[in-house]
Amino acid sequence: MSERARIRSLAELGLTAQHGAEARVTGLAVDSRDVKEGYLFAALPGTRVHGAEFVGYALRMGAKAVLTDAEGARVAAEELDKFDVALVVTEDPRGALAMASALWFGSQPDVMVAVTGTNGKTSVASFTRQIWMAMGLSAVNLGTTGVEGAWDYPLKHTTPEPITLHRALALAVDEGVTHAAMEASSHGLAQRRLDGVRLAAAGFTNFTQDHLDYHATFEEYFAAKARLFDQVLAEDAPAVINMEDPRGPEMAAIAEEAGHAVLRVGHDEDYELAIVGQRFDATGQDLRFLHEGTPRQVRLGLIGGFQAENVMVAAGLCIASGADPVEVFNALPQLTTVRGRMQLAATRENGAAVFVDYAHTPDALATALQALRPHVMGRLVVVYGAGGDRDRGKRPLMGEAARDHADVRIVTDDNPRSEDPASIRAAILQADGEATEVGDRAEAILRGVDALGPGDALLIAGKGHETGQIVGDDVFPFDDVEQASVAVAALDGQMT
Ligand SMILES: CC(=O)N[C@H]1[C@@H](OP(=O)(O)OP(=O)(O)OC[C@H]2O[C@@H](n3ccc(=O)[nH]c3=O)[C@H](O)[C@@H]2O)O[C@H](CO)[C@@H](O)[C@@H]1O[C@H](C)C(=O)N[C@@H](C)C(=O)N[C@H](CCC(=O)O)C(=O)O
Ligand SMILES: Nc1ncnc2c1ncn2[C@@H]1O[C@H](COP(=O)(O)OP(=O)(O)OP(=O)(O)O)[C@@H](O)[C@H]1O
Ligand SMILES: N[C@H](CCC[C@H](N)C(=O)O)C(=O)O
Ligand SMILES: [Mg+2]
Repeated sequence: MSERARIRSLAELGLTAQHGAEARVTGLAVDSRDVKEGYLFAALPGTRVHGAEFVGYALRMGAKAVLTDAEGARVAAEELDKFDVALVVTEDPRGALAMASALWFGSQPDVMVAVTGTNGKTSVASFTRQIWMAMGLSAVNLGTTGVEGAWDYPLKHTTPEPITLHRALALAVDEGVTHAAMEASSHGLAQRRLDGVRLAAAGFTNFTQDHLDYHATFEEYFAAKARLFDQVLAEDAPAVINMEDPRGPEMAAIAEEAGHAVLRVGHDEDYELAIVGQRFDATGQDLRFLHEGTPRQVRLGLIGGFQAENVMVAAGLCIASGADPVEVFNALPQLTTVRGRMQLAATRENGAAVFVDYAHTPDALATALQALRPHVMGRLVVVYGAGGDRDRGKRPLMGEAARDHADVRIVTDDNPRSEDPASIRAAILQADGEATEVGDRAEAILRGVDALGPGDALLIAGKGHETGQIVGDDVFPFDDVEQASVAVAALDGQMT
């Protein structure tokens, strides 16, 4: 796919400029610093500043068209007057950019599904892709961990802005990818980033507190997630809903109201995919479930009861988007854990296990700890913290979750970003006063591993697959999985 060779008119991109002006554009940019000769610059209202502030710069870089809202047109009026430029003004420039990006790049995998929810998106997207691949299909998942599967490609965001998203999808098609499962973050949904994606089905995992730094209220956050079902998903496409979440039935009602068939996942025998039995052991679980009333049993090499819900949502998405249910269920024993999600990172000589998990919300931390219990005979130790420049309200709630569900707790640093790490720890310690405070994450992990006796387990929570620690503007190499091995080697005298 040669982006450079392509030139499209505004009409071909579904855009209409003021006064009937037409322009042929050579590319799209959402950041003025990315504009090149002939580009369309989308000047979007931002959280910090209106993109229209940068219209002058974009025009000097050669932009031939500007897409913005009424306020943007007002802000940039003076600059716009100085250039011969096609101006597109719409109430919803983010939505228009999403559609224009889809048309610009022109292709997306034949079968695409999306999953939203506070926790479990990456896991469900990966499981969906793994099922498709086990069925012999060329598939990828796309989100927090980049594009993975039949084709790999790095991404900076869980749901990238539409230009990056559609570039990735078109490149995937060029690589022969026919199936893609993507994560729909609440930011992505609120900012219309995936409105141009053609979805065959969409899924919902759960809804709990996170991102209240961005969304004004809990309900606004829920409404952002609901957009996937009441606005993004095409009417004839099914929704797969985890009914075990307290907000699941409400999301199912929203989906039904919007005309979608709903495939329900949960523990009630009436649901289309019903979990009716789980037996846990040190390496995974046996799962018994009903598919439209027919019983089945599979072995999952996955730790944590909630992973069965994620697996069922993934299986539901594959079925809802056209896969044969029997082929889907036959693939389940092959599923492997997603990097940094309940991942067995190291084992001590005395048999004690060290797990790394990405739990960085109160609910995820409580869920991860509770999920480990049935796999562990002894005490549960946790090393955890909270990220800086993110929802402050969740810090004491994470403290409560650890206090209530772990026997031994060590509070440490996550990614402090621009904040004072000691004050983040203090906010957590307010709720978990008996925890030990060890700011240095490597030392905290060493102390956690040192505390393990036979039958105990350690959960290192918060950073999962991340390979760096963000302190101020610096990113220092740091990998929880690696540190777990280093700590075990240091204490037991060998690498695991
Ligand atoms: C908070 C947030 O979502 N911000 C997104 C938003 O930018 P903004 O509204 O903050 O932008 P701003 O700084 O006010 O600037 C306004 C506009 O001016 C433009 N600009 C700015 C400077 C300049 O020199 N020239 C220029 O053109 C910006 O590109 C932007 O379009 O719109 C931009 C363009 O679409 C996004 O790139 C940007 O994502 C930033 C990078 C970001 O960090 N987002 C994170 C929080 C995010 O989206 N995370 C989610 C959720 C992850 C999860 O679930 O945990 C994700 O999907 O990754
Ligand atoms: N179904 C679930 N219910 C509750 N907690 C879960 C569930 N699935 C995963 N988690 C917890 O959430 C953490 C993050 O999981 P995952 O990366 O799959 O979620 P995500 O929604 O993609 O997160 P992000 O918004 O950061 O991209 C896991 O490490 C686990 O602790
Ligand atoms: N996508 C999430 C990841 C958080 C990961 C955690 N390690 C942190 O830094 O808070 C966010 O940006 O809120
Ligand atoms: Mg994710």
